[in-house]
Amino acid sequence: METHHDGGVGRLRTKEKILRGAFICEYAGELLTTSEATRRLKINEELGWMNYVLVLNEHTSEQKQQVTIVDPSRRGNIGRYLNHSCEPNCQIAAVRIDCPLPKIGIFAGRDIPAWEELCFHYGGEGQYKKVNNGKNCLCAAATCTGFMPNTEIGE
Ligand SMILES: C[S@@+](CC[C@H](N)C(=O)[O-])C[C@H]1O[C@@H](n2cnc3c(N)ncnc32)[C@H](O)[C@@H]1O
Repeated sequence: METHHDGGVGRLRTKEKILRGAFICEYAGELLTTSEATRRLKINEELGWMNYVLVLNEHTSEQKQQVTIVDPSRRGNIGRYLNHSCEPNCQIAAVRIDCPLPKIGIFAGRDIPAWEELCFHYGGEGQYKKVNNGKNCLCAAATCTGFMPNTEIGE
């Protein structure tokens, strides 16, 4: 599928219609330990660098939690250009193929017309804590909370 990235404002748009449920791309990047992710998040914060670290918290049936942390800032793909939206048109999901470590897949949450921006909710389904971390959300959705979800590791 063809996509277009607006360099200036940093938005990823699809050039063609995408049907609900379709696989869009992987959120590809380096797999980090929690300590390395904490270190990089601190550096990003201190230096005002854009943060690409994605934390996926999965709750298993045994009340355990698996945390997968991906950082595409050094090595990755176009998945890194999807912004957060409070009313997203994409969803992320853990995908395992012959390996306990998941890949993070980005899928269309509904039919998406050509030239619409692709975005997902950075807080994840049911994991989003409505805490104002001081970063304003610019998604402009009707139900926008006004602030970005926190990046939480291991909670
Ligand atoms: C994975 S990157 C998304 C792509 C990024 N806009 C770019 O140009 O490379 C995540 C960063 O984009 C910015 N961002 C994403 N969604 C946003 C939103 N809804 N409001 C404000 N900034 C956002 C934040 O700086 C965030 O740390």
